[in-house]
Amino acid sequence: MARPKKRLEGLVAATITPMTEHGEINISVIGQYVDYLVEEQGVTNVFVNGTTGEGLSLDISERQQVAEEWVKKGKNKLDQVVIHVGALSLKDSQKLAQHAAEIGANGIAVIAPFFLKPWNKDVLINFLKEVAAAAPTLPFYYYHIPALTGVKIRAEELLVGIQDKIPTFQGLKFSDTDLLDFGQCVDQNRQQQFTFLFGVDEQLLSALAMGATGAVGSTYNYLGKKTKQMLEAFQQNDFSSALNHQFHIQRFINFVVKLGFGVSQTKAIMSLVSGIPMGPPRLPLQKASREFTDNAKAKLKSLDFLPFADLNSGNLEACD
Ligand SMILES: CC(=O)N[C@H](C=O)[C@@H](O)[C@H](O)[C@H](O)CO
Ligand SMILES: CC(=O)C(=O)O
Repeated sequence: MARPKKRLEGLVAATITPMTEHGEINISVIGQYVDYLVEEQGVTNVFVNGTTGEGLSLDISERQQVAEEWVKKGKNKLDQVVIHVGALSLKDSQKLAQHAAEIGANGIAVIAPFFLKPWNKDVLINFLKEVAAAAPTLPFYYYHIPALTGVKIRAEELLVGIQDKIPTFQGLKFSDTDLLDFGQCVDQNRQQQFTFLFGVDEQLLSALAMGATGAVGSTYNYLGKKTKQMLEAFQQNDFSSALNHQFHIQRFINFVVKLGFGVSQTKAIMSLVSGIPMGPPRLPLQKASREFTDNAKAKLKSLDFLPFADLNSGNLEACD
């Protein structure tokens, strides 16, 4: 049974796919991006080509190039590079899974197909199984994100007996706010040593209390260091400090959510904070507005989330 040498733990940054002003993928900055995550944020795991990475908006060749560059540049720097290989076409998904194995990625993850949808747990497992089988040496994660896929099959039900069908099944990336479902995934699988990665950054502390073993999220790109402080406080049973950290993070996320927050805004914020040009998103997404970026920047400053005031003011290319 394929198992990672080391379990995937702690924070995993859901990577942005950098793009040029003309909308082409810009893999030339990924080396710099790796160094930023490791050195400035202390984040050493990445989740590539997912929601934040606009994975479903890239073509197969672009997804492969991006994945390859993360593995290449992450060598000896990152602990784990997990590639999201979900697609509407089973064939595409299998191609990407096989490619992820060939390039030496540490795992693959798959969302439920979201146009013609699986209507029950068994059908979904059959789909996932066919993808997993294309990369029989790689740990497999199911990426549960019902709000975006529209596939609302409960994760807890999906996990029942899943390793009999998918021997490489390693865990779950749970991007939903249903903590009953999440808690029961953990509770019913205590013997399995599964990896439970939570994906709603503003609620991570609640999920840690429910048994999350790690977290994948967009905000760990630029709030990784801060979130690690929360994880450390939690591990030391200092719940009051952990809660203060979570509230501090929530103040920022709550602020941007009210302005309208998604992948485009994440690209703009990350360009601003890291100084690495992430570029605009691809259609159907639209660039974040200048107004959004100015407001987000002021909030980051007032919450003390910007290491150097105005250092990166030349990097607002992601805005209008
Ligand atoms: C829908 C979506 O993109 N979710 C991200 C990952 O699962 C999160 O990291 C959110 O961006 C974050 O929790 C802010 O709401
Ligand atoms: C946030 C997340 O996990 C993703 O971008 O896929």
